[in-house]
Amino acid sequence: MTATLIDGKAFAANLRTRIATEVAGLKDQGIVPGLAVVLVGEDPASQVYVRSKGRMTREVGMNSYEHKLPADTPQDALLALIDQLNEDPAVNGILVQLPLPKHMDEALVINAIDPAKDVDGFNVLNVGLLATGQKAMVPCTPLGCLMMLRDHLGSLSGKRAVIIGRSNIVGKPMAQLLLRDSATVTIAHSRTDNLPELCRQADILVAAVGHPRMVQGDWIKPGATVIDVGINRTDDGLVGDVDFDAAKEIAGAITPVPGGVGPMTIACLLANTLTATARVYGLPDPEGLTP
Ligand SMILES: Nc1nc(=O)c2c([nH]1)NC[C@@H]1CN(c3ccc(C(=O)N[C@@H](CCC(=O)O)C(=O)O)cc3)C=[N+]21
Repeated sequence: MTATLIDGKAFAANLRTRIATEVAGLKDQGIVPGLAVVLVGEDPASQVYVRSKGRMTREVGMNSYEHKLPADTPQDALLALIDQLNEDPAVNGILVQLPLPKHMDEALVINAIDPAKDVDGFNVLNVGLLATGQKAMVPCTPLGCLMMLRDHLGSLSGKRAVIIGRSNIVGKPMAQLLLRDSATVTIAHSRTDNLPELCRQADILVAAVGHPRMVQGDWIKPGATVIDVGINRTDDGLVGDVDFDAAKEIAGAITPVPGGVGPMTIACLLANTLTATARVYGLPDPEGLTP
């Protein structure tokens, strides 16, 4: 192995320690941040994530409110719950676990969340604020990726970044964040012509397509920094979108799966909840937790 391993698990643990210190400081002022997580349906993977989010929320000293609704919940009932959480001063962050059951309009539900409590950063207002370089709530996965990239590379200015994946959750906000750091950004996707050749030009390669081991070793520029956002459950366990064993011999640095982007996503959810709390009380943004 020649690449440096970017240890997201350790990075996230460190981030949570810093968050816990900030939370303790707020408690001295009588403020306890609260995160509400809403899960509709019984998807086993989603239940695992929600449980681990709840545990880590409590570990950093925040209040965790979990709302589990049956899969056949009418959309109006979910909207009524969101309204109630929007109005609840004990709730500073609201996360509605995606995907939602097919009978629901995901965009409508997400846009019903108070933008100030939208810790996923999926609400159109936050998307627009990020795109125009204003103070926003920033989606957790790209925020975690940005933190790891800055930590490993320092300045991203002038670097060529290729993002594979154009989702609203990862690809598009990742592009916005990298642009803000003056990287030269290309968003590629499953229909991109000559994808391997394009990837070979990338100093920073972010893989967020959802195809197990799609990115081959010879797609990677020697010395490049590779961020693997993929979480694919296969017969040989959890694997990323990058062929890790091949990539680690060529890349300069790479995130593993598991133990890379995933833990950072949850840590950034807590970071966003802390930021949202600070902002409602008119306090300055916590240091180092926002882009
Ligand atoms: N509104 C919303 N916001 C989300 O942020 C959101 C969501 N919906 N729906 C589902 C996805 C998925 N997601 C993950 C978070 C952490 C890990 C994670 O910590 N993974 C561990 C491994 C966990 C395992 O073993 O399964 C790791 O990569 O090391 C994975 C996936 C957040 N999501």
